[in-house]
Amino acid sequence: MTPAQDIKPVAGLERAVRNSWDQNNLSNSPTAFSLAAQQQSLSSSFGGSFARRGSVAENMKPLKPFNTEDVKILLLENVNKSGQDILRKQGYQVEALTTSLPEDQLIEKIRDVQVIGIRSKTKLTDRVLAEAKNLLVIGCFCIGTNQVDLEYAARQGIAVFNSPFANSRSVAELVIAEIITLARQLGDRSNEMHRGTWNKVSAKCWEIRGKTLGIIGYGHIGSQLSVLAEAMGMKVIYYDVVTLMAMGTARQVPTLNDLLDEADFVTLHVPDLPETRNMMSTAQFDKMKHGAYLINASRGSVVDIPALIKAMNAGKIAGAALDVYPNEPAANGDYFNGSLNTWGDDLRQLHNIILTPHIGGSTEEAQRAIGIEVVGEALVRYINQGITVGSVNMPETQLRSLTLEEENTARVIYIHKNVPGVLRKVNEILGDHNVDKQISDSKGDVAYLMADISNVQVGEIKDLYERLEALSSRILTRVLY
Ligand SMILES: NC(=O)C1=CN([C@@H]2O[C@H](COP(=O)(O)OP(=O)(O)OC[C@H]3O[C@@H](n4cnc5c(N)ncnc54)[C@H](O)[C@@H]3O)[C@@H](O)[C@H]2O)C=CC1
Ligand SMILES: O=C(O)CCC(=O)C(=O)O
Repeated sequence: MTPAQDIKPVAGLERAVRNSWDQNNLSNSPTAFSLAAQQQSLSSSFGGSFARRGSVAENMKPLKPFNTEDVKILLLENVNKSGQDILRKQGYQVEALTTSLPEDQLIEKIRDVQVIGIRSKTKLTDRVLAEAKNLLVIGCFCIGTNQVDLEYAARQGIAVFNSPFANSRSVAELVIAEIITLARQLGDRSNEMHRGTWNKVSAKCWEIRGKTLGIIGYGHIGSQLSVLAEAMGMKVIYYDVVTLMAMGTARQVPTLNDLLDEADFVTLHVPDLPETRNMMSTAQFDKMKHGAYLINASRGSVVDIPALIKAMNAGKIAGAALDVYPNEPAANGDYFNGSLNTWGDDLRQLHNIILTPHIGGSTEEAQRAIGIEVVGEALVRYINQGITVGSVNMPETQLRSLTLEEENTARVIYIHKNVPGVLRKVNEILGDHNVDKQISDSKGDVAYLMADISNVQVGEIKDLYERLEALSSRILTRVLY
């Protein structure tokens, strides 16, 4: 398709289709084929999970919605270079910062970008997202998405993607290390040696063989941990709100109390939900075995930390490992003190407690895999093709890729309110062309429609776009070609 030189971008449409019909047709761009090439290389180096999200047609026509150099991407919290490299190869403008940002600075920056990449610290609240007028998509370079107001984002037409399991193994390995470290009081012994004290003791130091590990939340991380723990001779029980297949000889128990009654080590692997807030508090610590241990590498909201401090001071809990906290600093530095969390100083005084700065998923392997997965499988495909498979807040939709032969075919993406009568009106507009294929799905208040329409001349795209935008149901319109 040769773009009409006379059609100019319409002011204020940046978030939707800016440059869809602009003069630099991206099919002619030097990076035009890089997506296909990138995806092919990803599918061989990262085969399993890429295949899960769809395969790449060899003859795929690159659909690029913008002049690539106009796409602005802000990456916060030290997103791995693997992801940054893919984005830069696409030709996008990428600004990568190592830290999160305070809300006022975040608002300033987010106004300008089409894509933002974050990890667990950046809070994308409704207040922040209301200012994100150009934003199309959010990439969470982690598992948890509780830091984003997912429903608000969807109602603004902003898709959110994460990496559902690329760091699970790293978390599971950390927990294994912590179980032995707690059982042998290694943190205390090491601290003493650093202070010059030789303290050779065996009292209340244990092997982990034959002990019972209680896993709360038997999802990706919990089940991976189950396998590792059994391999080291532990008995594994787990509690989950869903009935799940046991790995090895692990056993699901019907209630949380059943787990607390039996487990020598209790470890939490649940998401941050209203039901999981403070799910370990005074009553639960009372229920645990005397001298049991607690590990939390899920979210800081899940454990009532003042109650834990009391239980440890009373000798009920013999040790704990915490990787996550209700308040976590936005950057590295001397911030973990009483002014960040009121109980911070009391926590640091305890014996046999391992405190780590939210590093469960912080390994080279995990961060590299997350970078590739979120960028290659989610962000680039969403920006360039509108595919929502893997999105955590939009209905998951996919159309097979257009081929190079389908020259005058455009892909229309229409994100709209999920109300009656929309499809009829949209199809009246699309019906002036040949609708080759179409898919529509909804999630809550928001619906997502994708249609490939053929025999479209570039001069017609603007009209098509404006008619879709004029519908009262419209949240966001994009036309890719
Ligand atoms: N410390 C770190 O660096 C990391 C922390 N995480 C945290 O770990 C959490 C778990 O991760 P995954 O295993 O990948 O999640 P997942 O979604 O695979 O598994 C979570 C499990 O918890 C269960 N669950 C939900 N509510 C529950 C409740 N009230 N009681 C019992 N079980 C409940 C679910 O049914 C599910 O089986 C994430 O949501 C994230 O917050 C994840 C990665 C790294
Ligand atoms: O590595 C991070 O920044 C966050 C890890 C995490 O908590 C997650 O993946 O949910």
